[in-house]
Amino acid sequence: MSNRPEELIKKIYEEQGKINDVFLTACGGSLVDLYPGYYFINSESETMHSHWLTAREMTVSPSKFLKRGALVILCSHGGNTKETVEAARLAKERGAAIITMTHNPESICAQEDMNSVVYSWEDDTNERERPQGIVIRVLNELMKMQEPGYTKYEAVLDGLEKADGIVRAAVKKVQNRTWVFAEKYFDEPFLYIIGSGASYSQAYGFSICSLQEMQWMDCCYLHSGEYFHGPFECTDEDHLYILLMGTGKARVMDERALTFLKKYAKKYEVIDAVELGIDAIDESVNEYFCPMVFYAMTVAYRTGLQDKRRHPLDMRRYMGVVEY
Ligand SMILES: O=P(O)(O)OC[C@H]1O[C@](O)(CO)[C@@H](O)[C@@H]1O
Repeated sequence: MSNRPEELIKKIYEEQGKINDVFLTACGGSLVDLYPGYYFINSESETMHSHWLTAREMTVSPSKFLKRGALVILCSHGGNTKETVEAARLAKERGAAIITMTHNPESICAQEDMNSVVYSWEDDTNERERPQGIVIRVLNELMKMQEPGYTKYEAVLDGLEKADGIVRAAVKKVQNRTWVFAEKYFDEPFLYIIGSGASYSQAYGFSICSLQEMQWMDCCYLHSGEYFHGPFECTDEDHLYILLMGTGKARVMDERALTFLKKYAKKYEVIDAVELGIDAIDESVNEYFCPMVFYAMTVAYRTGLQDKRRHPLDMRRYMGVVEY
């Protein structure tokens, strides 16, 4: 059973009353998509605290704030991931409200008591109907209901209308660059992916899902601010960096990383959301939409690598193959 996100959060708000804590939890790629919502609440809310954590961590070490007055947003693409299902059950037991997103209408996460939003995941699915868009839709409504001083509601709605067009244009724009990147770097022994703000999630996802899981490439993700607190000592002309440059207040950290890379590195790829058109969305909120653009970039770059490296994106040796 699927719910409309806006109606679901209204129903929850009527039942629960004031929300004090928003938890966002899942595993892997689904967890990545929840981070912008965490960042949004952390930046915008005057009445709520947000928490972003792995589903397993939520159950092995539950927060004292996981109780009535908490909203837990979960995502599981396949809908049956054990850790995520257990996190949803624990949240309900503790009296928290849950919203569960899944692509699989037959899954545990789509059952009636899961308050599910079943999303489509086709090439032409609009960004506002994908998990990152659904989370922002839910939280934008929640902010409007709970915080009379919230002024960004309309700007976010406008962003949700524009995001899909921006993402599609950006994918066309970088197509050639992804091929050139793959030609140059297909055999690279190690990569660093750097980002910050809401887009830090996409540095994480680019690394753990697109390159480690799907290409078996050694790499790690870095926060642009943290780059200067240790990792920059590895910088030289041999190491390869991909820098995701977002917008908003966090951008200064990405700019600082770029300045350093220009001076001391030789191999770096800059993916800049501004150059890719994100500023068509109001600047007060466009940072929350950069991760949609960056996710599409990870797909474009990993596809370029797949083709050049002849390593299918779907090939696994452990995940879903052996016991773990
Ligand atoms: O979104 P689901 O179905 O819970 O699956 C999570 C799994 O899928 C991935 O996101 C992608 O394969 C993994 O990172 C993770 O183990």
